Amino acid sequence: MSDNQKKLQELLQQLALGQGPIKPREIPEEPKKEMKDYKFWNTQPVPALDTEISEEGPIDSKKTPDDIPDEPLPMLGDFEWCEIDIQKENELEDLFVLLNENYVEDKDSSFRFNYTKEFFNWALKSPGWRKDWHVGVRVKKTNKLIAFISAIPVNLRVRSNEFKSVEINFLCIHKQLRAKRLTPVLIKEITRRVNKCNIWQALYTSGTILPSPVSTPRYAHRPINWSKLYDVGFTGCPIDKTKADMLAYYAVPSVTKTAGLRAMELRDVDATLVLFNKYQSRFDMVQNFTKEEFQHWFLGNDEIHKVVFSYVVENEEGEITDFFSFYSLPFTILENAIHKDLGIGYLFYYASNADFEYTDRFDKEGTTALRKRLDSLMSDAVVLARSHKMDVFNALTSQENSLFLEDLKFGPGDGFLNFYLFNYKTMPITDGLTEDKRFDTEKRSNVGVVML
Ligand SMILES: CCCCCCCCCCCCCC(=O)SCCNC(=O)CCNC(=O)[C@H](O)C(C)(C)COP(=O)(O)OP(=O)(O)OC[C@H]1O[C@@H](n2cnc3c(N)ncnc32)[C@H](O)[C@@H]1OP(=O)(O)O
Repeated sequence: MSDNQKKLQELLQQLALGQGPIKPREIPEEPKKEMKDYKFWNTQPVPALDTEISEEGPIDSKKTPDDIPDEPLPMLGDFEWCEIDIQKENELEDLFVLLNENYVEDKDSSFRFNYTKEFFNWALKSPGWRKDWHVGVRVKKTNKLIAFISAIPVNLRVRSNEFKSVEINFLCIHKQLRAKRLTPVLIKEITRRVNKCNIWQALYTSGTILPSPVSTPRYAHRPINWSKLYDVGFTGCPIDKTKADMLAYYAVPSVTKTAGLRAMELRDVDATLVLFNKYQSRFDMVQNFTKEEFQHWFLGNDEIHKVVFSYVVENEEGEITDFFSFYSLPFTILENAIHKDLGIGYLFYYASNADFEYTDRFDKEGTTALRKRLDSLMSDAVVLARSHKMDVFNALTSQENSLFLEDLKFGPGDGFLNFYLFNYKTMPITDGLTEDKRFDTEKRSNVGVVML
């Protein structure tokens, strides 16, 4: 493996993207930190590792917003709290620089997430967003942004309980300020701000093991532009195969095949939301979308282009029978003579009525019907992702994804994504994986929420 290939592989592993291996392989077990060593998490309302949960619900439910301090937590000497106004060009720029240079570790800065203004308008300005939930820390003297954490409001359902919550994302600390216990301060401050709004639960994901994962699906990757992925070191060529073999194996059809498939439009929102809600009811952990949220997340607006791509299938009677979406978060490749960027597509939400006539989600016939439809829809999603310049298509083993991943040549990646709930204990939720971490086409997953 070349140095460049190795470096990219390391980087992609940190991003939980893996290198898109062709065959499942052994996953090294992460050395387990003991509960007593989680000095911060030990003090938070989260279940301890390996505790069995018999009753689901909030852990600490005694507080009211009046019990919560009005003032921010004290910040360490040379630093100060700030809010990032992403409507302002210069503040958005500060956030790009922080995340681009520190969100992923790449010593030589050869590869970077190509975060765009559009991406943040989409990810951080969903309905109900608040500027004071875009929390930064700056160096007092220089005004340099050195840390960030964000929250957006969401309505969650975990099994039969619905509650107001937030999603926490984009936690980042400048590389030179790591291991200084700044993370607990950021988390406590965002918690304070969210609690002040009478919200007591949060959903977040991380590649790191913390107390305690609710579910841990695995990443899977479907190469689209195999030769480019090979050139930049995203994937290798198995010894017993030629490049031509690989190109043939990963060839993507030139046109979509599902009859009635078209881009989703504003006029589709009502019908698609009805279909979507019905479909999502099968899962144990979902985000419930209002119409306004649905429109934001799947259609964007004038400020959001080329970030999210949504499609519907309309049958001859004019009914919306299926829907799928994916989003784009490309890499910039620096210092590569041939390739300047790597297009990365992520499967987002989808729905289909293919098995609606079966009341049992696991009915054999219903499953066959759904699998067949998802194979067709997701194969089209890959075709469309390619038309939007995506070189690889990523999905987790959450939702019903395990049904189609192998059929459509997604390879299991090295990355796993842990889902966490703050101040809410729940029994484990299936992750779409068998004991030996292969795609589980039988039990599938009960995670119906997708985090960016
Ligand atoms: C009701 C509302 C509630 C709202 C809040 C809900 C909770 C939200 C939780 C946040 C969800 C974020 C979702 C995302 O955005 S996940 C993405 C996280 N970001 C990155 O991976 C970017 C690159 N890395 C970094 O910037 C730093 O390495 C980070 C910031 C990750 C840690 O910086 P650093 O390495 O300098 O550490 P420290 O000395 O400051 O602090 C050490 C303590 O921090 C605990 N730690 C380490 N990593 C994470 C992590 N990813 N989530 C939660 N805790 C984490 C660690 O176990 C230790 O605690 P304990 O072991 O002693 O107990």
